Amino acid sequence: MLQQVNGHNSSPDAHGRKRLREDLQEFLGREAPLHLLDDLTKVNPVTLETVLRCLQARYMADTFYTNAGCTLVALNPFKPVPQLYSPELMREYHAAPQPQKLKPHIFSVGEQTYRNVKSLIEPVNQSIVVSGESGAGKTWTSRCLMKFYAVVAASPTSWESHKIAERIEQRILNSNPVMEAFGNACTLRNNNSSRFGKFIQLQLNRAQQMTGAAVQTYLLEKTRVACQASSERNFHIFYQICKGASADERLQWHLPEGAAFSWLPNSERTLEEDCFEVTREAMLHLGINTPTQNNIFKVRRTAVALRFGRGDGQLFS
Ligand SMILES: Nc1ncnc2c1ncn2[C@@H]1O[C@H](COP(=O)(O)OP(=O)(O)OP(=O)(O)O)[C@@H](O)[C@H]1O
Repeated sequence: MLQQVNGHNSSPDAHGRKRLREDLQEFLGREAPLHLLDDLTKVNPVTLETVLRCLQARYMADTFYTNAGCTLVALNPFKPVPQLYSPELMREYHAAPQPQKLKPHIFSVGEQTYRNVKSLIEPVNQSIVVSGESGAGKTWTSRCLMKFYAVVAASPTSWESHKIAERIEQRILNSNPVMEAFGNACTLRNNNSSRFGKFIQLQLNRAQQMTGAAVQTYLLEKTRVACQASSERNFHIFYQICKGASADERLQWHLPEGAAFSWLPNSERTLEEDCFEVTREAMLHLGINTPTQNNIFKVRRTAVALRFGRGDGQLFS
């Protein structure tokens, strides 16, 4: 609710409305381009229109991050912007004397949080809340943060500890494809929508090096296994298995080539998330060996679920 505009009380009288309109016009007609406003707290008057116009101008100028005080607003570019996430840029934010003075970026949030842990005499846990509607870019942002910490929170001196740190980083990053295979699905709004909530904990030692991670998941949308809205799909893993299993595995898992399953709609759509190999490789890096993986994939319940969902309602022998 708008309470104050340029120091004037925004009472709904005619005079107040006139002043607000004038302020709005002055703001929108000013010479300084809107896309240069890197903090929404500088937008004045604060109205839905001025905030959206500012974000729109920044989006048009390929500027996808804007501060709003101590909050960062991230716009989904819906296109690859590799230069925005390069290791060089991560190091620049990490090395900056005052990262908050650099352009708004998720790395700036990551670095400030990292420094908050570092600068305290007794380390205190720090949290970053990533929120937004479906498709806004939460998963992407969390992945960026994990990659950022994998780079900045790993600079041990000895070669041996460097190798250990590298293994931990790889494991942390490899948890993403596995979690996404089992917990993400293609929806109307997002081809790779997380159908669960997660709390990711990154653990640092006293030297602020990453020593491990824990992921707690909750509220998995289990009903999706048996019931999907039209134009949506089941969890990625089912399509990965059906599309990527070898002839031997098909035999073991009772999955005939080309069989159609009513619980796996829209399987003719090919998504980059359909790659079984990526999931298997990531599981291997997480320490889940091939026999254990096979046990997971042939889990009776999975097979039974798929079989019951066969178009004609018949079970395979
Ligand atoms: N910063 C970015 N740069 C490039 N592409 C992005 C970025 N953020 C998001 N995307 C694209 O938008 C898609 C949707 O983003 P993401 O899966 O992170 O949304 P989400 O908020 O986690 O959605 P959900 O709540 O449905 O899981 C991504 O698959 C990616 O293609």
